[in-house]
Amino acid sequence: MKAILALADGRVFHGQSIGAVGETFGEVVFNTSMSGYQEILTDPSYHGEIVTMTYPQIGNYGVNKEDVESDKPHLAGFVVKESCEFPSNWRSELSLNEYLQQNNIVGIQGIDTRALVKHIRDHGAQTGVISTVDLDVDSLVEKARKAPGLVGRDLVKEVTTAESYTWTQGVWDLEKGYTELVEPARYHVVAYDFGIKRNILRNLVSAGCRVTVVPASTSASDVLALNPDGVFLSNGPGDPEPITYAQENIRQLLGKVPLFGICLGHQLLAIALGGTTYKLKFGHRGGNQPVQRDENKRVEITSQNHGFAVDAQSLESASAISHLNLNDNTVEGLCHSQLPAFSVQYHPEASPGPHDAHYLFDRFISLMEDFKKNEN
Ligand SMILES: NC(=O)CC[C@H](N)C(=O)O
Repeated sequence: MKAILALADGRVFHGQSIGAVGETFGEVVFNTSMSGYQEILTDPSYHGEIVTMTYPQIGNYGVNKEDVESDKPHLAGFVVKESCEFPSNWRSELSLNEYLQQNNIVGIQGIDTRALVKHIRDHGAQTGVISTVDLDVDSLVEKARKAPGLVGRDLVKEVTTAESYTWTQGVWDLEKGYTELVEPARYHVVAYDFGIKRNILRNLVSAGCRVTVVPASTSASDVLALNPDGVFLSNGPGDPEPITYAQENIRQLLGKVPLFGICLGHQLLAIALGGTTYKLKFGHRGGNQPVQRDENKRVEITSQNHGFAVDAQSLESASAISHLNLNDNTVEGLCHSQLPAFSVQYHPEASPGPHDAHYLFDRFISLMEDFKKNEN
């Protein structure tokens, strides 16, 4: 079946349908990871985005029930050069195409993804539409132009949990599968769910934490009433600026409890500290972004997925920039000089990607430990 991808600036790609039949809108972005497509599909941070994979064949190791970052795929649409029809892996249960169909995700294959990525790099990420039902190019470009962009929208409320819950699953072990929390847990962490990835929760559990996940709008006083040793600020979709309720809650928590933020959580912490964010031309999405840690000048290769960034000029001196992206010198991490709060723009939990930055979970543990000691 035919499918068309049309961008708001008029660029059009003709290909074949994969996944569900229908029409979908979103910001068209690209991810350079060679594997990990299942984790990318189920990362709630991609809500509202049509994701293009630059690796030419996607789906070759199939899909299973375990490698998921949330309960379902969240992205708005999926673009690949070639979707593999015959996956080969002992853990595979479904093909990529079947998985997309079952989860009602509209996708397109057979287009020149290199040309699409070059176009996005030159002209910027922008709204697009994939359709299998309307094949009129002019009508599709018009629809893409009229569709809402990411800026100014609260997408967090569309992906956050409705109820709080306790998380006890730890990281994956090749022999045992997912591990479980070893009781008694050393720390209690309350995690704000702005669109949280499960591998962050698993890493917290494996570091010795019992985790209570709470809805994005939970007040600071309700969080403190749970008596946490630390509060985690999660990743999540869209623009951080309109998420004012989270910024206010973070402001109230600052100094009262150790804080650790990842990605959207980092951006929200920066805003709570008086900073501002802006939209990058085409974002950082992939598993090979070089980041330099100011403390020891060491470089770590990181997993990233973000379209917005913290403006370095907007930060007060109290919130020191702890990490920088070596490709474009954008802010990749913050560390408050007096208060127990730090954050990174990238993903130490990988899933998918390298594990160079795993030490950040240990840093959160030390911060909670020191805070506890100073309190007593
Ligand atoms: N992974 C994330 O948390 C992404 C943060 C934010 N939505 C951005 O695109 O910049």
